[in-house]
Amino acid sequence: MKIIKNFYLYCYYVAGTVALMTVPVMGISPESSSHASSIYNSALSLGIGNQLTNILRDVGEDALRGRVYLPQDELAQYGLCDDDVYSRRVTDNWREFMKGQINRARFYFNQAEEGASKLDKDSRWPVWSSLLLYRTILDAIEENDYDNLTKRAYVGRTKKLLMLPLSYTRSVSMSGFAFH
Ligand SMILES: CC(C)=CCC/C(C)=C/CC/C(C)=C/CC/C(C)=C/COP(=O)(O)OP(=O)(O)O
Repeated sequence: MKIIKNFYLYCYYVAGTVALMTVPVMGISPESSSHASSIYNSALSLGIGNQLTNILRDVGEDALRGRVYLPQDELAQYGLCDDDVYSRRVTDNWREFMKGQINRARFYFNQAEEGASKLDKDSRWPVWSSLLLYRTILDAIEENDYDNLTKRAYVGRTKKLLMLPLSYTRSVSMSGFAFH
């Protein structure tokens, strides 16, 4: 089996590619004056942001199955290795590692925002919803004081429901026409 060493590349293969394929399916707004490449770039960012978040949320349960999807080189930068993940102990090093990864995921979600408003009108609400909902998983990890080793970051039903009108507002208020 080929071991992919680069975390970004892994996320690109498993989610970025899917994100790129969705753009022609969802369509770009005829009102958008942006170059298509910037919209593909935003889509790619959403795929990467989602995948990173998914990996961060599932670290604990993946470890119970004997799996670590986190990159060795980035763990090592914080003095961590696979055994620290399997031990499921939340140390200061772990918290610092997680802060960096959460910032990174937020960076990709922010990049995705611009393109989400330039998709065809009918596609904007579901895309904004998935963006805002998935991003709240990062907040939930923070609220658990970065313990994603023994706790699952959980976003409650009420919060999820409240996200829907918020995403709707975002999807109609930031039209592709107004933003370049
Ligand atoms: C923003 C613009 C311009 C377009 C949108 C582009 C889209 C739709 C991007 C999303 C791409 C995507 C589907 C990414 C994968 C998301 C993800 C983390 C899936 C995880 O799947 P599982 O691993 O099956 O989930 P569970 O761990 O919950 O089972």
